Amino acid sequence: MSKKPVRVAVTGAAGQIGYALLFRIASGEMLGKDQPVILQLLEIPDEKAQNALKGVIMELEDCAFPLLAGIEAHSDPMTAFKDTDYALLVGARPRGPGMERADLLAANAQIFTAQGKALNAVASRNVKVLVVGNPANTNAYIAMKSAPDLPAKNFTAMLRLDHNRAASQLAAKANFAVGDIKHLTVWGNHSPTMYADYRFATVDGKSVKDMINDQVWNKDVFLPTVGKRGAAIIAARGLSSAASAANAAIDHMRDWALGSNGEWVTMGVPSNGEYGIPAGIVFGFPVTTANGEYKIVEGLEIDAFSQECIDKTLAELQGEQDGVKHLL
Ligand SMILES: NC(=O)c1ccc[n+]([C@@H]2O[C@H](COP(=O)([O-])OP(=O)(O)OC[C@H]3O[C@@H](n4cnc5c(N)ncnc54)[C@H](O)[C@@H]3O)[C@@H](O)[C@H]2O)c1
Ligand SMILES: O=C(O)C[C@H](O)C(=O)O
Repeated sequence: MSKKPVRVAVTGAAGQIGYALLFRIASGEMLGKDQPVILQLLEIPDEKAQNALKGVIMELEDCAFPLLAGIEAHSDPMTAFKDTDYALLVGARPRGPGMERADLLAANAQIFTAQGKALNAVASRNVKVLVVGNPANTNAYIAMKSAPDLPAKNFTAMLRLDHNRAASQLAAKANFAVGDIKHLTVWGNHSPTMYADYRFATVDGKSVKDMINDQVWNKDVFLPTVGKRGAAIIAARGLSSAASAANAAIDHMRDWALGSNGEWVTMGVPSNGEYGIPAGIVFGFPVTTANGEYKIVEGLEIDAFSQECIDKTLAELQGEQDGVKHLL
């Protein structure tokens, strides 16, 4: 018997990440090749954006995806999130000319309080939320705080792009197949302060740290390369990463929904106090996933250099989250 369709809401659906994301969700790459989906697409109530969304929907129809059980276009989160099982919050206000970080935080605080409230009011009580729109961790925190009737643990931020970028850099450096790396993680904020940590990573049971054995490369090449990869892509493409971001969103949601088979993946999730991160801060952690739940990997040793990196990214996040407190 075929499965009942699930509802997947995507905001910013006519944007560049949306364009790289929707077709893959509709083809079953996110939730499985046997799982029908209904797409609930949200764009701003602006003629140009709504027209662009219509065009994307025409293309989705023209793919004749067997798993696509319905497509809806919305301009209001209160209708877009109705009964939704999965919500990918991609649409966000980009930084404009002359805009300070605080202005960006405030503009996004409005979007993510409204969307958090709408999820709280109308989404499935088990909705799984992934925030992609930047600043992703703080936007997830805002949405979570605005949805007090939903489990806080269901609000997550995307660190998977950083995780995948780190895996790829390590594979190139130590000459192994990128798919073979295990036990890699990225701590903290989706920003240049994130701390990609390969101290526990292995390939075929061998330590990646031992294979590389170069702390200067770690500090001066690897961490800045991964941390500033988004900016490097903007400089090269004239546009921010979209296909790789969409791919990371698919990886994040697929692993959360279908399980990581014991493997570590990185998710930005609200802390319960693990590793000294204050409760409620949405922080990148190593997690394993099974049966639709994630579990933070606990008990890892944090050496002095790692602690310094974790403290730095935490301080940045606390600054962001303090900056929006009065708006929540
Ligand atoms: N977490 C990550 O790893 C990561 C990676 C890449 C990009 N991003 C971020 O993802 C976001 C989207 O990137 P993009 O390249 O698709 O941008 P884009 O500008 O191409 O598209 C964003 C879309 O969101 C829409 N939008 C804006 N506010 C909205 C709202 N309140 N409700 C619904 N839709 C809204 C816009 O109309 C636009 O169509 C940006 O904030 C970007 O910085 C995050
Ligand atoms: O860096 C950016 O502004 C875009 C995105 O967050 C990225 O990491 O590619």
